[in-house]
Amino acid sequence: MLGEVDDLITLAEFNENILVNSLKARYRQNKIYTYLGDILVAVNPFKSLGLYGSKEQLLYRNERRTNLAPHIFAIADSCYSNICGNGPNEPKNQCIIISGESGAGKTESSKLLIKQIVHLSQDFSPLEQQIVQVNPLLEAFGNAQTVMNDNSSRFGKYIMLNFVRGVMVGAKISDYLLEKSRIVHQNDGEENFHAFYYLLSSPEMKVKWNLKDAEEYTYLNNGAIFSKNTNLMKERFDDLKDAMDLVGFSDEEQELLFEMVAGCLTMGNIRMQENENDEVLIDQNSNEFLFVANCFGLHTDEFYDILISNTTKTRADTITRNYSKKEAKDVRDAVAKFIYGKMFGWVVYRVNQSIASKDTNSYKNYQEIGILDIFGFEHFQHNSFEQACINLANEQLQFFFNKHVFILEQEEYKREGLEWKDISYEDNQGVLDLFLNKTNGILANLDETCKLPRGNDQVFFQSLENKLSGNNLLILSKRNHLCFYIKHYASQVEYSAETWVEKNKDTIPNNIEQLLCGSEKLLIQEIFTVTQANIDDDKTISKSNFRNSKMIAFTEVKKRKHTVGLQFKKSLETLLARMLLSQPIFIRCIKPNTKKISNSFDDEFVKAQLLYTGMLETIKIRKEGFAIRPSFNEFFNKYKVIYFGCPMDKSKDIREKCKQILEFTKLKGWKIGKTKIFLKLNHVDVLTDKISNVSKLVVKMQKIVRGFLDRRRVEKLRKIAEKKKEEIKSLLNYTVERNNFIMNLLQRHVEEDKKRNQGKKKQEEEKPTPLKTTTTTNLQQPVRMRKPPSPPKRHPETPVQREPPSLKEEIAAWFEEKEKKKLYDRNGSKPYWFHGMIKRSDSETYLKQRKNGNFLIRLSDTRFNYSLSFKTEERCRHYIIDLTLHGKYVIRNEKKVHRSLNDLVNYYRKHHISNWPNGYLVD
Ligand SMILES: Nc1ncnc2c1ncn2[C@@H]1O[C@H](COP(=O)(O)OP(=O)(O)OP(=O)(O)O)[C@@H](O)[C@H]1O
Repeated sequence: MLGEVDDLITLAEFNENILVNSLKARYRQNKIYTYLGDILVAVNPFKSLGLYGSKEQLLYRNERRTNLAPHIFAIADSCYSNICGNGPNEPKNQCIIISGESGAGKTESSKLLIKQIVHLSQDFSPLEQQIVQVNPLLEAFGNAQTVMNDNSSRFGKYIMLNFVRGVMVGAKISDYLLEKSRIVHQNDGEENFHAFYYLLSSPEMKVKWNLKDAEEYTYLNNGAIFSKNTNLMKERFDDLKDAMDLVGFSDEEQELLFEMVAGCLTMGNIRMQENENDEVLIDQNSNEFLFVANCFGLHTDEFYDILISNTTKTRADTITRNYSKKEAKDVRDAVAKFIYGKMFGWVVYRVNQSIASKDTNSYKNYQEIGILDIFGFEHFQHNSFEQACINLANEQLQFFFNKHVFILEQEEYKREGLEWKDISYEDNQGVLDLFLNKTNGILANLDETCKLPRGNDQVFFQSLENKLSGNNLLILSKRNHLCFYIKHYASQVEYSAETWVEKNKDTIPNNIEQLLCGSEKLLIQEIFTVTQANIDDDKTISKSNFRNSKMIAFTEVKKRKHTVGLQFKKSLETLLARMLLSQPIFIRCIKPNTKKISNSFDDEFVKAQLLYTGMLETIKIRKEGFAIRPSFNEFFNKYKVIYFGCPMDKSKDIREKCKQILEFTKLKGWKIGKTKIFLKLNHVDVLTDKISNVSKLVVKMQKIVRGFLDRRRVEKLRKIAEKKKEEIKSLLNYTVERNNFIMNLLQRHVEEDKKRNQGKKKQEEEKPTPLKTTTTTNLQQPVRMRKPPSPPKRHPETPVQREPPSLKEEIAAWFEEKEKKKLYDRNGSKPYWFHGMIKRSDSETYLKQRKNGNFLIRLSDTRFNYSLSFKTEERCRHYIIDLTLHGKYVIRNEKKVHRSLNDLVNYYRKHHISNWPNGYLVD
């Protein structure tokens, strides 16, 4: 089709319309991925295209990009190759930056990348299974339906996967700015976090905690809930519990988390009234109040005091002031937001504990692939402080993209002495300054306002007017109260300054943190202690420390808290610094329409996204520029083999040697700088092919040389063998002769003896009778048998030395003690499907050796495995059953976790295993 290309830089001509038409033509054929040089453009299909099965996983493994259709798996493959050192550069940390509007497909892309990277690492360890489950787990607590996306991430995340020589050894997640205000309020047509709806879909949970229907909860009564499909929610809730099992949350932890969700939900329903003095009244005996206090293990009187009054201590006095009903509602909402936020922080902390590298000392030099998936650019009807932070993060990413693709690259061309005509781009530094300038930026003004005793939204708005009214990127509305506009790189957004001061301060009622840190429930104490420590100092407190001493909790919480804006700014700085140390790879997600539907491509909407992300300029720089820029050393070490067999002038310097190699390849369009080689993406493909041709040649030559050497060796051996044969033959001849000689000699001796004896006998007969004596020849002497040596006598006190038990005996003993009772029924009969254990490995002794390396990895949580057999008419397959960290059962690579083996078997009587729909359980 005209203008429809796999790589946009191959378009002979391009402008925004050609670009849109090209993407549209591909979209209609379900080709959602298109390259732009080394960048991937992904258009959200809003439907399943069956593009991510095991067939595709195998296809995009170690394959040249140009041989296959563009695909997100190819990006995973090139990242993985780069950290393994199979790319043109030395192994370098990679970071994949996924950007796009809310609902453009960033989170789905990040999950697909992880899926493929796990496949490429192919270690099949429990760690990999855990990492695949992390996204769905966090989504339950941190995603929600918005008007832009039914599964919108309301927090940002950077997932870091660590590898040692290509094997995944651990991972870490950093989370950014959960949108806590959603817990107590959602805009029209939007919902609260998924976890609330999951909880209410479960009849058991509802009975257990006496929960009501969704529409009766203040925090959910925004209307959208009524359209919820309860069965779907229930299914997702089951999936969430399975994911938590696999990641390593214990039953106790899971139960507490759901109880906390129920507690936050019920908090909104604590009824409040007012007395004649306009002071709030709360019924301390109401079910809601008691339930919330009990959920969090709080002393009811202390909790009551926090909700109805504010106590301040001066040196001389303690002053208590009762809240009005409105103030008390704000306090209640603040407590709910605080608790949910801490709980989310703890979930991330626990996930990190589970997936962290277990043996960090052994892995001093590990490689990292980072995947950044932050909330997409947002532009609602009503935009507040959260949207400003989200859009600021997107501005930062756009800046990073500009810096990497335009600024650094063009600077490098000049520095290296290449002839280069500057390509201009839309610089968004101005908007970043507008937000981040230390003296008069929006965030600095907001922080200043927060410090003022009477600082409020009006004061903040006024400060913008005073200090920034000359900035042409900010427009302050004259007509609408507290309203202002910011010209973002993506579009102009209208913000309301209402509630900014409160949200930035994120004030929590006095003493609530201390109260929670001293909760009667140990796990609640941990949640509020550990996450506080992380936020303050990025340090962790071990469980044992914390359980032994409540003091830590109280010393930690006393630390001064930063404003939300400042915290966010700092975390973005840390993130950018980390990303700058890695080699970035960009994925640009495009949303084809605003209605979130499939088969609909809105030309103008897509065009706007292409323009504001600077796609036209990017094509230009990728067309004229050089995506691959190895240093002379890197290039020479990698590609010198291409020159194999040709004379290389050793006196030449490395630059000349690299040039010689490049000229030898007959490639066109490369450039050579002062310290680096400048290549296009297709050059690398050709060079890689040449290496593989040389490798084939080398193998062929090795074959010939080895054949020659072997033949020579065989000839030599043959001669030696013949000589030996001769020697043996002559030795044999000699032996036969010698034996004959000895036999003859013996024969002669025997005959002579016989004669002599006969002569003696004759003489004796003639003599008088002599004394009785016995004479025998040596030959007649009988053979005397030696008695076998008797065993040494054991000392009566020496203990019997037993052989250590064999592996088989050890497994049998373990099985008898631990597993048999779980498996066998009351009559002692074993289930029909049980064929025995197939493998045993434990943390201390089981070491896994990588085929291509000589290092060892400790698998810390692999224990005993059973196998289960499935079959069709033709064949039978065995699947390994793993035990999770908390003693549940799961078939390896399946998501469903089971409490007992019998549960598992019963489940698979009704359900097929996911990768073999025709297989059924063997009876
Ligand atoms: N590759 C894909 N194949 C099929 N459907 C997809 C794909 N990518 C995205 N989708 C659909 O689009 C929806 C939105 O995608 P996703 O949640 O990844 O967006 P996002 O960019 O992360 O949005 P936000 O910034 O709001 O979190 C998904 O729930 C899914 O239904």
